[in-house]
Amino acid sequence: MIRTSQRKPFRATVTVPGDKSISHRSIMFGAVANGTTEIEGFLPGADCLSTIRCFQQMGVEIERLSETAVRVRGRGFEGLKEATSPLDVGNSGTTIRLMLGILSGVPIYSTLIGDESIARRPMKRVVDPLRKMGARIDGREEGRFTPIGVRGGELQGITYESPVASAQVKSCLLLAGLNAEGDTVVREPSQSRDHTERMLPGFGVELEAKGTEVRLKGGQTLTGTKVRVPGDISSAAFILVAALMVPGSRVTVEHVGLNPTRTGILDALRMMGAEVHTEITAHWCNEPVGNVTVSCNNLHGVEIGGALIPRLIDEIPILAVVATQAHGTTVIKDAQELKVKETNRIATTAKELRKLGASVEETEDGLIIEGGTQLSGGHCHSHGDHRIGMAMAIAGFAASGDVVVEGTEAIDVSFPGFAGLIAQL
Ligand SMILES: O=C(O)C1=C[C@@H](OP(=O)(O)O)[C@@H](O)[C@H](O)C1
Ligand SMILES: C=C(OP(=O)(O)O)C(=O)O
Repeated sequence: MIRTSQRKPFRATVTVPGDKSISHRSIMFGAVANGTTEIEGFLPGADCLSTIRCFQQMGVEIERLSETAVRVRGRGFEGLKEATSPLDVGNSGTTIRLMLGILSGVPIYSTLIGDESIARRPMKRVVDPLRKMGARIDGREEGRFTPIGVRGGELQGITYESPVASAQVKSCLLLAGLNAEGDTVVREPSQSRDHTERMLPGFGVELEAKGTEVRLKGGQTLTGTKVRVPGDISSAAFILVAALMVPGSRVTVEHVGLNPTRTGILDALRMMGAEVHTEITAHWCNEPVGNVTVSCNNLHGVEIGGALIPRLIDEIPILAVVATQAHGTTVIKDAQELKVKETNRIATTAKELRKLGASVEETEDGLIIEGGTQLSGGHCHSHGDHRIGMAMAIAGFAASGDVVVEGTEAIDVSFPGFAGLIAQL
């Protein structure tokens, strides 16, 4: 449980835990690489720990040197051994979808399971194209949902026009493509996060990425490397919004990833009238890293949609929270993907914000929020969704009474230490 209440203006400089997308990929790429991969700044969140456990079950030596330092001793794709029990991805969509790509091209049998939320999330988006490549996959409802079984084997490269802008679909197919015969090309309707394309070359993979198209040749091997993981901008978003909820506040988040495919939230906050200052100070594994400072002005409602959506997809619950404090109406559209996240985030965001007196309407593809509301105290629930739990805790920063959020153990999925950090603000 987390309890928050109205805050006095604050100034703070903080860091946030490592990027979840990059942490998952560092383990997976390291696990199928030849040689040692040393990871620094790893996110010790439940999702990334699920990824570690799955590869350990397949015989990969992975050592936690400290909370945030990990050593992976890969022995190539052929080093993956059949696990004696199902691979449990827990709550992690990234783990299951990227792993399906890897496992489709490796000659072992695997069963993949996860928690109740994973059991509701669609796998057809990766299973269909993987089958086109020749993968042998079956599962509940013909492979639409977990449990899913995959018997890896020979694959053929394909050209795939993805109907959704999804980095999980794109990355899954690229990882399968590494073991396929011929080229694999993935095109998407607008650009999703490009960490896979940025990181694979560091492991010695050659690929061509041009905007919404990525191409790679099959039959490539990976070589272990060093990875330094930046702070997660998706986690930083909660801290940045916390400052915007309390007029007169200012917060800086240091050493955070500023990859432009992830900084849609900063663009959205600027559009709303926030003062957002970014400074790139370094590049770690081909990813821009730096500091972000935000301070509060009068915010106003905006319309958010189109190509901006994939660049801030995980930040929409917290964006909805800040929209309750902006003058005028905020319309979020083209965000139907939210329905297939850990929860239906259109529904859970609206339901929880209404408990605090916000005026929020659900639409087919997003939310309409009437701003300028004095939020009240109330009892909220995460619904087992880390981002909903954190969003509601931050909503309390502008509420007239106490906001109590239940189900906050889910927050460990992506942001261990969240409660302690916000208590210090
Ligand atoms: O590739 C990744 O690391 C992720 C991609 C996104 O999902 P989709 O690919 O389903 O949009 C995002 O929501 C998720 O938190 C992490
Ligand atoms: C959607 C998310 O993650 P995943 O798809 O990996 O479960 C998230 O972290 O918000």
